Amino acid sequence: MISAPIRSILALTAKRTAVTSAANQVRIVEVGPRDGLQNEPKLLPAATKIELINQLSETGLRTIEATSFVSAKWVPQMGDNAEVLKGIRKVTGISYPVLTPNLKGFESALEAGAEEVAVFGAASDAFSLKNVNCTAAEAIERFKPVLKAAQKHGVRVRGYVSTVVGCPYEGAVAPSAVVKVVEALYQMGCYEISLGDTIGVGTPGTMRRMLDEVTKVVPAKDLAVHCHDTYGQALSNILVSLDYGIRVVDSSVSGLGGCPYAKGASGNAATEDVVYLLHGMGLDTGVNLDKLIQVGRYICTELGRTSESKVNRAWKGPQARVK
Ligand SMILES: CC(C)(COP(=O)([O-])OP(=O)([O-])OC[C@H]1O[C@@H](n2cnc3c(N)ncnc32)[C@H](O)[C@@H]1OP(=O)([O-])[O-])[C@@H](O)C(=O)NCCC(=O)NCCSC(=O)C[C@@](C)(O)CC(=O)[O-]
Repeated sequence: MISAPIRSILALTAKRTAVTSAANQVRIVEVGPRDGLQNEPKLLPAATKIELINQLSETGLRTIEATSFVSAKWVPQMGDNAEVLKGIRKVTGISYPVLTPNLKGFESALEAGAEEVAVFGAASDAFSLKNVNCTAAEAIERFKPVLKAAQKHGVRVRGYVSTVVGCPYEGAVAPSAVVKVVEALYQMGCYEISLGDTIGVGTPGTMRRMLDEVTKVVPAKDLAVHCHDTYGQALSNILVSLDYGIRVVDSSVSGLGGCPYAKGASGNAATEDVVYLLHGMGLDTGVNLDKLIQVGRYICTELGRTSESKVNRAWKGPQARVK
């Protein structure tokens, strides 16, 4: 029989272990099939996108953004959204969110079987106007009916905020502008807010100034970072976000990606590089890096391009990694 004091010590130890293990776990949101492909000029067949998502589902990733229900006139590559979402093999325990800019997009996504969606706002009006044809504040108004309908249908909603440190049209973005949109999306009911450095201009300095303010209104546990790598700062910026307690990182297999309405922006942080970094730090992502490398090579072959992931290009198998 275990005495009461020992029981309480064991309970405390278990609690500490739980806290430690949560702090050691990072969830990767794989955005390759959506963000990674939306900017590709050559239209890929839906079957290739489905194969990509099915392969990603075998790597240990728990969130794979599948497509977006936007206008095909605006983003032709996403015109096969329903076919892709209906065609993938959905694995239990994996979420396949899709982007929905308005109620029309939400209704189409629901019809195609979406169980999680994401609304996407921006901290700068100029980018918002180019991206979704309305100001940042008007975009928030469009999200209200989406959140209401999502709640009715038990669909989870993630919120994106783009241009959190810089805008391709307005330049530097003030943290106060970011806070306004982050707060609005969070209060509206988004379960997680992803902070997008859309054009990859952020540095650890500008990320810190932004995160200092944002973490005052939303706890780090409900934040994610979405870092493009245009200026080669994505991994450094992700490291900074870990310091703030953020444990959700968006990335794209082989560093594919970019927003069609943010000219010059390169791809996201490559998932292979992010996983290599995190595992090297002793953090757990649940991702099998070797399998992920093969998926990166598959999609790069299909696109006829070289991987943007340095880890993928260097990879000679798990045994070759320097401990
Ligand atoms: C938002 C709209 C639709 C507004 O576009 P609009 O032209 O202002 O819309 P509208 O309401 O005036 O309607 C015009 C037409 O679009 C149709 N329409 C209206 N809504 C939809 C819909 N959901 N799906 C399909 N069709 C739609 C609507 O039915 C109508 O059709 P018509 O009568 O002319 O035949 C448009 O601007 C659009 O599709 N933009 C695409 C934006 C986009 O996908 N950008 C890339 C993703 S965001 C991103 O990459 C950043 C992120 C998330 O990764 C984070 C980061 O890096 O920062």
